[in-house]
Amino acid sequence: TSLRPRQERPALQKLLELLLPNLERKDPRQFFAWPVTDSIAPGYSSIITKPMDFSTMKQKIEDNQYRTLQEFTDDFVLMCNNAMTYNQPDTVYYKAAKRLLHTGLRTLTAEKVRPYVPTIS
Ligand SMILES: CC(=O)c1cc(-c2ccccn2)c2ncccn12
Repeated sequence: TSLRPRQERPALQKLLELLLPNLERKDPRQFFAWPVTDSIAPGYSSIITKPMDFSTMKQKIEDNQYRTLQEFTDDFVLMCNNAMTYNQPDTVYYKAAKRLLHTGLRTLTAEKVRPYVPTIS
């Protein structure tokens, strides 16, 4: 529950520290490794209101900012959807995001991952 003090969620933090590299390996060209800058993507910060990338997700894990697996999954989906919003469908970035979204969600929703998540968040 949200009343639970932060330090009492080691199981979730350890799970996320295991899941993140698994997801990052699905992005071998590291398109999603770092925040997208306006210099590499003109107008990006005007179009994408909630940017997200793997380095930010890693920092949020270390800062204990994820209370549930769902919050972590939501950031992953946001990151992929941002790329499919800014980039046109015929670009490498859009195609990489679409593939990453589907293969990543398969990992995050796998039966073997679910038992490690406490039923109460
Ligand atoms: C994720 C994304 O939208 C993205 C990553 C990159 C990117 C990521 C690493 C190196 C070079 N480009 C990018 N470049 C242009 C337009 C969009 N992007």
